[in-house]
Amino acid sequence: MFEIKGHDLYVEQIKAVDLAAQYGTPLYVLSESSLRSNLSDIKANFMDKYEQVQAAYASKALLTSAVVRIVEQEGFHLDVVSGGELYTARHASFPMAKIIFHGNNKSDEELQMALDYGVGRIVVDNVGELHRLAAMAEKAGKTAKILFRITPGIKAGTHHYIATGQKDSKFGIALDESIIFPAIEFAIQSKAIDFLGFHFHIGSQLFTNDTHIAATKVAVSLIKAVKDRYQYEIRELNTGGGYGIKYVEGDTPKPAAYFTDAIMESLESLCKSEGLLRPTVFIEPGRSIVGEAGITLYKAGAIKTIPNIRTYVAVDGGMTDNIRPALYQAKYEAIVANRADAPSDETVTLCGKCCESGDILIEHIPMQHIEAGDIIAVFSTGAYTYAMASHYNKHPNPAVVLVSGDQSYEIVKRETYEDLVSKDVIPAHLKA
Ligand SMILES: Cc1ncc(COP(=O)(O)O)c(C=O)c1O
Ligand SMILES: N[C@@H](CCCC[NH3+])C(=O)O
Repeated sequence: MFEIKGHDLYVEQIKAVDLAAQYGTPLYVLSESSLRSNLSDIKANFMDKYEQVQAAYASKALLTSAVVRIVEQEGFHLDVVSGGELYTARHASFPMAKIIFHGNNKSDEELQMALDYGVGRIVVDNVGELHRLAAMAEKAGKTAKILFRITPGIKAGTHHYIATGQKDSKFGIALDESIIFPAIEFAIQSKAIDFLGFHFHIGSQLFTNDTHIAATKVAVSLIKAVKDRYQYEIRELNTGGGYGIKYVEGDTPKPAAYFTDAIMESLESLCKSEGLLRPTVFIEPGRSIVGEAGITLYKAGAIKTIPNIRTYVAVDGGMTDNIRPALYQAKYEAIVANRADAPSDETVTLCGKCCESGDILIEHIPMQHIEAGDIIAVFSTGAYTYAMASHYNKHPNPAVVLVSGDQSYEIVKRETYEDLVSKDVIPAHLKA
């Protein structure tokens, strides 16, 4: 859905430079057909392939009301992780029964919101939350459907900031007997709780399925222990997301089925050998659904050559619209969208315009010759960019544009300077 034709990079049927001219830069651009094809791939190779399975989209990767509509049309559940994400989902008329509500520190207000909205599943992250939720549900005369997020004690091979399955993690309930079993017992006995099962998410941007398989094994042992101790059948197992994507040459992403087939195969054989009913299986990828469906367009500005050292090309965005290089040393690829067919024979460092030396988007990248005013396209920026944007240095957030064939739609408007001060209040004694 991103193609070079002639001198130009196209997003579906529209030239990237035309999008930049129409909507301004920096600009997040999302290809609708690419997004839908990632969703359809999971539908065909997981949802339609196996019985009793469901897929959710992890909305933290990229959440806008239009994206919610697409995800719903494609038959997915939605993972939300805060009151704000939940509110956005409801604002876009997403069915609340298909919401999976996460969060390692849900407030009473957020739990109440989930109960009032009637969300389908609450993934309880700690024992305190379990007790608070049970009391609130009882008071409201409701039954909360829950899963426990467990920490399986599996270390995923990824940047340590996005590894979540190891024992020392802020996420999930530890599997120590003295912690997990009293919680399970409470959940089984509580009238206000319908205890469905377990959830794990071991980490993000993974290229191998071994840690998903290992975590599945841990989950099955727990399911077996619950059956043996309490004669209670676990009905659901949510195996999280984490499927890696291609950011740069050398990344080796696998299709979703590489992960889901392995999970299903190991789960089915383990359940069989343990004499357990196979629970309904959920997955909840985020990055692999939207990551490669998005690019960011910037305009090149200041170009500074330091002889014998390097050339900096500054673009009109940076760490405010993509924090990932600064936060995780994430790598990206880019081209000059209006000279896309030219040879990449100049090595530059693409930097942003924030007042930080660490505001580097891509270091030492071979690119086409760049002049001020050129449009630079950075690839694979659909996930965790707009979602993690900030206003540092009072840069307004860019617009998000959805491209469908030869049509484009501004699905999130560009922020204005007025937006930036719209929440400021000047107390009377400070007024001029
Ligand atoms: C609970 C949970 N589910 C799903 C995801 C989605 O992960 P990814 O975008 O790597 O698929 C995350 C984020 O890492 C998560 O914390
Ligand atoms: N924000 C992270 C991934 C999300 C981790 C959530 N548990 C990234 O950009 O890679």
